[in-house]
Amino acid sequence: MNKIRLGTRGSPLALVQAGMVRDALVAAHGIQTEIVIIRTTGDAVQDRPLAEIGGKALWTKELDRALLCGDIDCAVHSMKDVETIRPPAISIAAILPRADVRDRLIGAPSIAALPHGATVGTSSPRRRAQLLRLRPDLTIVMFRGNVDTRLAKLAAGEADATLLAAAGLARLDRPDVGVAIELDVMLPAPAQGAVGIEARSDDSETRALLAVLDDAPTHRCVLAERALLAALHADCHSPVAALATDGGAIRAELFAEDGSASVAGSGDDPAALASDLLARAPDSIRKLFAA
Ligand SMILES: NCc1[nH]cc(CCC(=O)O)c1CC(=O)O
Repeated sequence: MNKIRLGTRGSPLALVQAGMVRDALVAAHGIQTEIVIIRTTGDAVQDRPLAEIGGKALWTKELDRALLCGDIDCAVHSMKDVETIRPPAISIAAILPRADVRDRLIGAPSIAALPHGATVGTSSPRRRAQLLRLRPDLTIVMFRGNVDTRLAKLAAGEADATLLAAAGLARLDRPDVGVAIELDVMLPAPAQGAVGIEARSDDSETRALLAVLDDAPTHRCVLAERALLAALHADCHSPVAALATDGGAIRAELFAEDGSASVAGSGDDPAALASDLLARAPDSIRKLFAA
């Protein structure tokens, strides 16, 4: 193989992440790379809640298709946007070292400091539920679009504050925007802060080239967090927060959609933790995770 084609979405963040993979491949192998931008349904529809436009696989479907039909050799993803259940013909070939996993609050010095009844822009069911759990007085307004779009909406006064992943802000050279929310206040989305590269399962040549980029501790943590999602029958639109550490411990919290209830726990085994959480969850939460 003399050139590797990297498929990516076209958002500024996706392009930076694809550039990170390209740079790592060039450094490791001196191999030629070509970045191929694939437009996804999620990119095309910016003005409606994700659940309304079919919900599932909005960011990955077109990349999967391009990968499976051989238009690209691998696909670069924010792992938190990758569907829980993947086609057997596609494998995670490598996960880059994880960045700061936390969310950042932009618009106020802390969640507690938001004025009574403040509006917070987010389209994430997890962030919405976590915010309402802490501050039932808040009004959550839909904020979609890429990081710059959301910051522009905030600047235009469409909300008093918003939450964004620290990892994305840092990759877009805005590491100091807002304040980090500590993990004991708000756990992140499963796989937040991790960039993964998928390849065709039967393409051993590409998989071997990519394996060199893999960060084993990050890979183990992301797989543990994804195993928890699988055991919960959950996906990236579910109100679930989870974080594994390299020691093997997973911390997780499930929320009712309106933040009226939550259940938290920790453990080493994703399936056992999922059962434990669901066993202790009220109906308002358990109904969201029905098989
Ligand atoms: N759903 C959008 C998305 N997917 C990944 C990131 C951030 C980068 C990462 O978590 O690796 C973001 C933006 C955000 O949540 O602020």
